[in-house]
Amino acid sequence: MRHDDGPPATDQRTLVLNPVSGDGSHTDHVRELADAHGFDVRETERSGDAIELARTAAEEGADLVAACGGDGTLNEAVRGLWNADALPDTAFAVVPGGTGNNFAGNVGVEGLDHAFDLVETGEWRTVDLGLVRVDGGDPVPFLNSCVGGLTANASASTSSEQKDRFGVLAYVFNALQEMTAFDGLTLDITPVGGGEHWRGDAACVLVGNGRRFPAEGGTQANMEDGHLDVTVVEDYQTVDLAGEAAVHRLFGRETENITRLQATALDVTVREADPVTFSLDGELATAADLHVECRAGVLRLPVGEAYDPAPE
Ligand SMILES: Nc1ncnc2c1ncn2[C@@H]1O[C@H](COP(=O)(O)OP(=O)(O)OP(=O)(O)O)[C@@H](O)[C@H]1O
Repeated sequence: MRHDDGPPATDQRTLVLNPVSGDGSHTDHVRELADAHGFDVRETERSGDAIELARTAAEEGADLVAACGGDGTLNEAVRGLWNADALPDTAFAVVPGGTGNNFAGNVGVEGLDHAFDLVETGEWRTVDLGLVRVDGGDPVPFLNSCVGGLTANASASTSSEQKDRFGVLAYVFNALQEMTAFDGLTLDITPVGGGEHWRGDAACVLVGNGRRFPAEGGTQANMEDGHLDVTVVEDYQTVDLAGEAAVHRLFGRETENITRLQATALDVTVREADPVTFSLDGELATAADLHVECRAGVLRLPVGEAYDPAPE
């Protein structure tokens, strides 16, 4: 089924712009493009601003809110739309102004000009959103992935060049390399509404909405199936994590260190004395208990030609 019914008729367009994401060189050009396409531009000044700017824009009647930045900025803007209860009536658009631009890649948005072209003439689709409730708090959306079980040091030792190349996996590799002996976390993973309960020692659990973690093939997940792709990394110590081929060794079929499942919702409980670090679209926080779910058909946005509604 084609979800494309053309661009939404938008009277009020707002762009939330992070002027310092990536190397900051996008700002002037994005302002010009935004102006040419009828967007009112609101710039962030600090971390967290995109949440409030997007929320206010929706509450003031914007029917299209675009966000320009990396995954962190996109996440914040969607969080604002979610908090305003504005989805999916308020359309969203991705303008890649970050370093890795992982989510933009997953929806086929290839650059700044392309992003604005897609708003006018692209295919519009309605995709799923991940939601996570941290330690019983309010649900927080994620676009790409929620990865639990990292070490706090993983963030300090992850270079921006690594992040650019591997996205969230850069954190995962650094976290694994910092564990000297296998001191994996004891985790309980319970799919809600059926499915096999998993309990054991794991290094980390990767939950993908827009992003999946295959050994081969593309990293874009099916974002329209109402499911999250869950990958549990168990005994990774047999895996040599050095170099580019590490992704294949870690996630490859030939290794027995991976459990995969699909779920519409799951509970992840950390059976450890201390909370663990987790990443939400690349931004780090701590938690002992995560309830993760997929909210089907919540985010309406234009996608590029490379977007595949049903990847193999
Ligand atoms: N004006 C600002 N000054 C400083 N930091 C900001 C400002 N606006 C937003 N931020 C923060 O900057 C960070 C930028 O992250 P973001 O993920 O958008 O870009 P990136 O890290 O360059 O790219 P990517 O995630 O694609 O690798 C976010 O944590 C955001 O909260």
